[in-house]
Amino acid sequence: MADLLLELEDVRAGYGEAVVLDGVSLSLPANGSLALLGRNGVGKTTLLLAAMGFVGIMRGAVRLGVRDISRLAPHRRAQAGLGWVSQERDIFPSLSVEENLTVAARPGRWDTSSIYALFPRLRERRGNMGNQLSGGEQQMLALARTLMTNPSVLLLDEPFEGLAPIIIEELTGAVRKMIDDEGVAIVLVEQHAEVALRLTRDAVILERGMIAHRAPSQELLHDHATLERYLGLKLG
Ligand SMILES: Nc1ncnc2c1ncn2[C@@H]1O[C@H](COP(=O)(O)OP(=O)(O)OP(=O)(O)O)[C@@H](O)[C@H]1O
Repeated sequence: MADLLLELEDVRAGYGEAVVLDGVSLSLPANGSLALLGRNGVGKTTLLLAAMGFVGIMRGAVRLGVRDISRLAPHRRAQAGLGWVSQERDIFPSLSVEENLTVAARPGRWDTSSIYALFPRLRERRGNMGNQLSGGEQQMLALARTLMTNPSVLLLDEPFEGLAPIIIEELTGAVRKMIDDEGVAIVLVEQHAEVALRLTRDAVILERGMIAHRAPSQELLHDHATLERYLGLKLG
């Protein structure tokens, strides 16, 4: 069990009385990358929210390394090393790109120069205000801001949602470098299953709040029957 970074064990979580996730266990090793797939409403975002502490768990445990973080508030989990990129593109609209980055900074491998090397477009835009950026640039900045906190694990919730194909290509290029060259550990929730599977090493498919399938991403990419069964994808 060496080097397990993030672990969810037998997690039950939901909203009020409603149970959305039940008996979910998964783990992410150091340098791991996990695609979290499933149809709309199966609980993917809820799983990330439960890991981050925005949704409380009714049963089970969330661990970061050897530390049980199940009872920690979200900001404490962030301090402990969980990085969260929500669907909301969390940036400060009236701060410049550079200010957005520097206010998030915590010591570590990621600083403005390594971020600008990963996202040359943000370097070009460093003096622009957050609200002057396109949707794709805002998404890059939201991701870059979280990297600036130097997290040990990055949780990404549908980062490519609603973006033009050309921007998706640019962003996936950066995420690929992050994973392959920099060894950033990530959990990636994504509707674009093919994109997610090409980026990650491992994948799980959620169905009705439970894990229905686990496989290496490359294997799942070619398992058309499973992709069609759980995701309704017709490939090949
Ligand atoms: N704040 C909330 N209060 C009550 N129920 C919620 C809340 N947020 C989500 N749900 C419900 O929880 C279930 C799982 O939602 P969740 O957003 O986790 O799914 P998802 O797999 O991420 O779907 P999508 O791809 O549509 O984002 C859904 O039935 C949804 O209606």
